[in-house]
Amino acid sequence: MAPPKPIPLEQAQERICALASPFPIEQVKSADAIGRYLAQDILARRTQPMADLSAMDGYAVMSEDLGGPWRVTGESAAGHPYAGTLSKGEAARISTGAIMPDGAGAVLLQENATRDGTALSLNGEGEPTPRHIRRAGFDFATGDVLLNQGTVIGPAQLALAISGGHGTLPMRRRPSLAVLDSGDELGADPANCGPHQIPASNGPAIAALAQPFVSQVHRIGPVRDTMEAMMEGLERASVADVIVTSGGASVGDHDLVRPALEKWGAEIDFWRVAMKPGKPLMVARRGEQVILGLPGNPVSSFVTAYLFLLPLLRTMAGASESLPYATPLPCVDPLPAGGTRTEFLRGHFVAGGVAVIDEQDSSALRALAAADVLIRRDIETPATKANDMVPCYRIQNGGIA
Ligand SMILES: Nc1nc2c(c(=O)[nH]1)N[C@H]1C(S)=C(S)[C@@H](COP(=O)(O)OP(=O)(O)OC[C@H]3O[C@@H](n4cnc5c(N)ncnc54)[C@H](O)[C@@H]3O)O[C@H]1N2
Ligand code: MOO
Repeated sequence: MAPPKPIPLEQAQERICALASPFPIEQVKSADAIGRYLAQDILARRTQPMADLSAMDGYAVMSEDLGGPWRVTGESAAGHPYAGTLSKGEAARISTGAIMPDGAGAVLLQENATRDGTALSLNGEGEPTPRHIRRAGFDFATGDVLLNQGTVIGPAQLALAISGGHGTLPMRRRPSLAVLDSGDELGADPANCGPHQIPASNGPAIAALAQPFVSQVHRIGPVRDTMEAMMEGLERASVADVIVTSGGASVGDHDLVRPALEKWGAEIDFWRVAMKPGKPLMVARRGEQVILGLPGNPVSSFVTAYLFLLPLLRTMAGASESLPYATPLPCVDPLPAGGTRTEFLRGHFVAGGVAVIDEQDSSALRALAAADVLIRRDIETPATKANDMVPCYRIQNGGIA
C-alpha cells in the first residue's frame, strides 16, 4: 500500500495541538512554578510601592522648602518609618526604599548636602527634587492584573508574583511522558556498543527537550524490531499521558511503529508531513493518550520533537503560545528557492547574522550540536541573496532558548 501524501507542516501542528486536552489546575509553591504556565490571571494582592518611597539616600524635606537650611529631626529607614510630620525647616535622614515622612515632598541627595550635627544645608551641587520619589502604586496596585493566564513563569515573573503577594500559583498539572527508542541496532550503554550497534541517543535528547514541561519521564528500550517487543514496549509506556517513539516510522520492512500502534488500539491521526527533516512523523491517539512516532534519524527526531512534541506539551500545560516563534535574521549565505517540503536548515551565529552549516544530513549530530538556529525555508519560497532576512528558530541552549 502506498504511504499517504504528506500533509503541510502548519496543518500537522494544528492537528497535534487539537489533540491536547487541558490538564487540571493545581496550586504550586511560587518558586516551584518556574517553567510552567499560569492557569489563571494573577491579580495583585497588594500595592507596590505601598507608599511614596525615596529612590535615593539623602534627606526628605517639604516641597515648598527647597532652599534650606534645615534641621535634621529624625530618620526614615527601610522598614522603620519616620514618626510624625515634617514641618518647614525640618529634614529627615532617608534611605533608598524608605517611606517618605508625612509632609515631605522632595529628596535632597546626600552628595548635594553639607551636614554638621543636626544642621543641614545645600553644598551648591543640586537642590531637593520630587523626581527622587517613587510614587505609591506606580508599579502596581491591589487588583491589577499582573500576569495573564498562559504566561510562562520565569525568574522575572516569579519575582512579580511573589511581590504581588502570591506564595502559591495556579498551574496546570503537567503530563507524564514515555520515551521509547526502537531499533535492533541500538545499544543502551553508549560506552559498550557492539560493532553493529549505535548508542540510542534519540531518547535522551527527546527526554531532555521535554523535561521542563512534564511531571516525569519513563525511558523505555531500546526495543527490538519485533511486533512482540513493540507491543510490550507500548504496554509499558501506557502509564504515560504522552508517548513518544523514535525510529521505525518510515516505510521499511522493519518499520513497525504504525502496525504496532494499530494493533495496540491506537488510532492514527496523521502520518507523514511535508517537511525536511522529519517527513515520516506519525501522530496517533488512544483514549486520552497522545502518541508521537518520531523518525529515527537523530536530527529528524530532534527537529520534530521541537516542532511537534513541545507545542503539544505546551498546549497541555496551558501555554498561551504553543508554537515556537521564528525571529527574522540576516543570512550571510544565499539560499536556493524552497522545494516541495518546508525545510529546516541547521545554522549558526556569525558576525552580522546566521550562516548555514555545510553538513545538512538528517543523521549528522555534530552539525546539530553546533547549530544555534533552524532556518526555515517554506515550500517554494523564492531564492534569497546573501544577507537577506530569513526566519530562524533558536535552538541554542538545548533547543529551549
Ligand atoms: N523508501 C523510503 N525510505 C525512507 C523514507 C522514505 O520516504 N522512503 N524516508 C526517510 C526519512 S525522511 C527518514 S527520517 C528515515 C526515518 O526512518 P525511521 O523512522 O523508520 O527510522 P529508522 O529506519 O528506524 O532509523 C533511521 C536512522 O536513525 C537511527 N536511529 C533510530 N533510532 C535511533 C535512536 N534512538 N538513537 C539514535 N539513532 C537512532 C537508525 O540507526 C538509522 O540510522 O527513513 C528514510 N527512509
Ligand atoms: O526525516 Mo528524514 O530526515 O526527512 O531524512
